[in-house]
Amino acid sequence: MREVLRVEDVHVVRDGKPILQEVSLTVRAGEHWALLGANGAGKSTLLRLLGALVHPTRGTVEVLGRRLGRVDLRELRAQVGHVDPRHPLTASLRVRDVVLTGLTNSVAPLPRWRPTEEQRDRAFRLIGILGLGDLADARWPTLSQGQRGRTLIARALMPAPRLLLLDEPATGLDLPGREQLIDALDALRRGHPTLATVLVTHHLEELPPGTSHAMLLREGRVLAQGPAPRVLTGDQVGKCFDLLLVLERHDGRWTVRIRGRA
Ligand SMILES: Nc1ncnc2c1ncn2[C@@H]1O[C@H](COP(=O)(O)OP(=O)(O)OP(=O)(O)O)[C@@H](O)[C@H]1O
Repeated sequence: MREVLRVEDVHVVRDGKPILQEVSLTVRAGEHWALLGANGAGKSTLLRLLGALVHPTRGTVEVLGRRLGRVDLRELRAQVGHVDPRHPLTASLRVRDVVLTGLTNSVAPLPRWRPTEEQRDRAFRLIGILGLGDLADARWPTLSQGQRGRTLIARALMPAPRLLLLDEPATGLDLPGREQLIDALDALRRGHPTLATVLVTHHLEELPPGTSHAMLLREGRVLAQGPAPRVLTGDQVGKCFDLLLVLERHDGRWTVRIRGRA
């Protein structure tokens, strides 16, 4: 399968402090990565690199075959779906209009921009896939956190990106909300077999069954990476969080039990 992301020996230093060190990663079309690590491990910083939001201090990052530093970051960014739970929208937009802003890569609709019939149809299709069919006309301030999260995923998918980045998409969701999100992500992956995703989380319980690969980050370094069944073991995830863990997988989903401190 085609490469969507290639990170080679990347270092990120901020205020003289190393935040990422010797990080390498290749993500191919159709792969679904989980990026795990304790608070401050560097997950969001790596996701921001993958989303062409920042440059590495050293090393190379290729997003959709284009090397950061050689291309216009803004243009590249528009081709990557990035779901940020801190989306700065405050206006009272309807769900369908929020989803359409994914095409203009803006928080609010641009003044003279009008979607085509085809674009409107695509927005409704995505709203349906994300389980929001009944809420297409609902307004942003009236949505629950889970409904907002799914709206933002539909928004990120509007330009048909080959890469979708999700930063802790289940934060703040109740159990039904989390399960709806996981179902929606799996439906999405089945419907778009070449889409690649990278999902940042602290909680293994939040990983969709379709998760194919995982990377464990610890203090800015890669502790383990590769196919999910090989990486997501009690031993390795335990090392990542300094805990003794028992990790089990049933019907594609993971559960964790803590046995003590490592
Ligand atoms: N611009 C910056 N300047 C200085 N330090 C920074 C900057 N951005 C991030 N850091 C530091 O880098 C480390 C990694 O941050 P990052 O947000 O990538 O971690 P994370 O794994 O996503 O954490 P969390 O799970 O808490 O969201 C943290 O110690 C953070 O304080």
